Amino acid sequence: MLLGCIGDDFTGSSDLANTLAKGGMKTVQYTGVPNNPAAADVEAGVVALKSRSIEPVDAVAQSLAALEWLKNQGCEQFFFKYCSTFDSTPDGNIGPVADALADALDAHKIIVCPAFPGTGRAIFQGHLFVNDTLLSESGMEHHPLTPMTDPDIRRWLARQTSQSVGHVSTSSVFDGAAAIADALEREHSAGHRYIVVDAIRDADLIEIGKATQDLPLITGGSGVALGLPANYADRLKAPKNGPAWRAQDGPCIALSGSCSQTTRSQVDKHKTNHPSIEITAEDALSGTVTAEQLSSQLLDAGHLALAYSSADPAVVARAQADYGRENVATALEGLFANTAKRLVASGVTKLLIAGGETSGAVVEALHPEALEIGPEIDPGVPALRARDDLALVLKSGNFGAPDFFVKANRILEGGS
Ligand SMILES: Nc1ncnc2c1ncn2[C@@H]1O[C@H](COP(=O)(O)OP(=O)(O)OP(=O)(O)O)[C@@H](O)[C@H]1O
Ligand SMILES: O=C(O)[C@@H](O)C(=O)CO
Repeated sequence: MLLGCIGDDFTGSSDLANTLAKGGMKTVQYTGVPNNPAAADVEAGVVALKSRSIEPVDAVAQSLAALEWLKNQGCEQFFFKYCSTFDSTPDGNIGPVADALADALDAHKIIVCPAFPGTGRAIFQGHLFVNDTLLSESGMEHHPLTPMTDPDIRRWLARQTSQSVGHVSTSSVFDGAAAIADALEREHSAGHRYIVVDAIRDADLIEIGKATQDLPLITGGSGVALGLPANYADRLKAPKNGPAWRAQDGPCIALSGSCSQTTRSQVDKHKTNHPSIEITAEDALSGTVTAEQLSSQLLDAGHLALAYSSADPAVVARAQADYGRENVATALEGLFANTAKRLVASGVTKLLIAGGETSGAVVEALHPEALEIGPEIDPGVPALRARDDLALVLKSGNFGAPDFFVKANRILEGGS
């Protein structure tokens, strides 16, 4: 294995794996830290953790265990992948995990770059934009677990680490890899261990990839991975187009715990012509709806039925105020995870999951050791094969076309 990646959630990890696979690296996504060595032909390994919203000390421990496993697979460079909207709180977990990885790798010049222009995330003057709005006005300020209320990534990261945070602006980035490398060195010499790097176009990310090829640790969104496969070009053995996707037939069910604006629109659209079941926080907490009931209702409802708890920010805020954020998340994620297990046991062969935390809970419950990366459904969302008879799609909250669920099923079935 050449490149070792640690993703702080499952959808984000499949987003990263998608980018690396498209770049020509034989890439596998692992569910947590594997117990066994990787297959010999894997060139990039992505260890998916559910560490974005857990206690910082646990996120650090899991990330260090992932790093250890990746080191044992022979990786030469390591990538800590977080969300392109920098999802974190003032306590973490990006800062604490990056600090621990940096210390373990003795890394002292570390880029911080969540940009993903393909989905509208750009960093300019150290500030993160989602399309034409600042992060803190993009809807992310209402995120149920990691409300992003400050668009200045330098300032937000500085709250999570005692290390100094510097910046490389577009004036260097636009001048290409050599200028970026010089600017990184200047910031490093000025005493900054972390360096937020502006990027507004894919071309910027390609140059950033070249400029960072000798750094032991890179941190960022999946966008940065656009530039990494080229650094290994002469050593890659994987066929450029990767193995063909084996079309998956059989029943498909969608589960959505994502409350993002994008997912809510996708849910609303899907509801107009497919069977749909809404789950409230109260349903999950009180046990009024159990996994047994929900799975049989979904199976009765049939192909492309959807169960969702996706709700607008006011509803989420009320549930969290009434019952506690953790309690609600645990109850809903547990309900979706147990429902998914029952669905698969009953013969469902395609599961579409919306939301990173929700996907993490479901995939941990299904526990496939490794996920093979298939074709891209929408930017940042690949088809995944968990088993011979089970295909998954893990959709990040903010990603996907308006008809995402229908489109995902079509692509899993071998369509376009
Ligand atoms: N109706 C609801 N009320 C309160 N909390 C909810 C509700 N529905 C979902 N949640 C919780 O909100 C969180 C949503 O996080 P999740 O990561 O699944 O989606 P997301 O943040 O939109 O996706 P991503 O992280 O990929 O951007 C989960 O913990 C989920 O259980
Ligand atoms: O970077 C993103 O936006 C996604 O890969 C993600 O991490 C969402 O959970």
